[in-house]
Amino acid sequence: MAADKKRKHTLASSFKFGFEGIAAAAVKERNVKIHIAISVFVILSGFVFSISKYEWIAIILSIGGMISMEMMNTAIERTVDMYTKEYHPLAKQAKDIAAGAVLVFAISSVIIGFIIFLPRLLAWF
Ligand SMILES: Nc1ncnc2c1ncn2[C@@H]1O[C@H](COP(=O)(O)OP(=O)(O)OP(=O)(O)O)[C@@H](O)[C@H]1O
Repeated sequence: MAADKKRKHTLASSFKFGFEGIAAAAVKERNVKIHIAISVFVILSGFVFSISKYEWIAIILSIGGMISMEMMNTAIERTVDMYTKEYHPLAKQAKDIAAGAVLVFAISSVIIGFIIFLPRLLAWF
């Protein structure tokens, strides 16, 4: 029966699979690499401008959400590609909607970045 065949994994192995996923995305996905590079820059800027605790919370949520969103987009792309290499309108919708989700999060992250850093940058010059 299907339920009997279902494999059980320990919590430790589930974490291991998760870390393997992070490593695969960080090594293979250009967009994830770009997000990691931008995140390092934003974190350094946070220290340079001594941002507040609540601003750090907004930045951490934005960075974590952005990288997670990009990884989900990659997972959807991989799943669609595994299912079909042929043109299919639903494959296009799946990929475009996933890409749109990344874009929505990216726009809100950029707005958060502007709210936090723009006044400080303006005060600097
Ligand atoms: N099987 C398919 N059927 C229909 N349209 C597709 C299919 N595969 C891809 N597309 C269209 O082509 C676009 C680009 O697809 P692709 O798989 O190269 O993703 P991408 O967004 O360029 O990926 P990456 O994030 O790796 O740059 C998709 O957003 C989608 O509109």
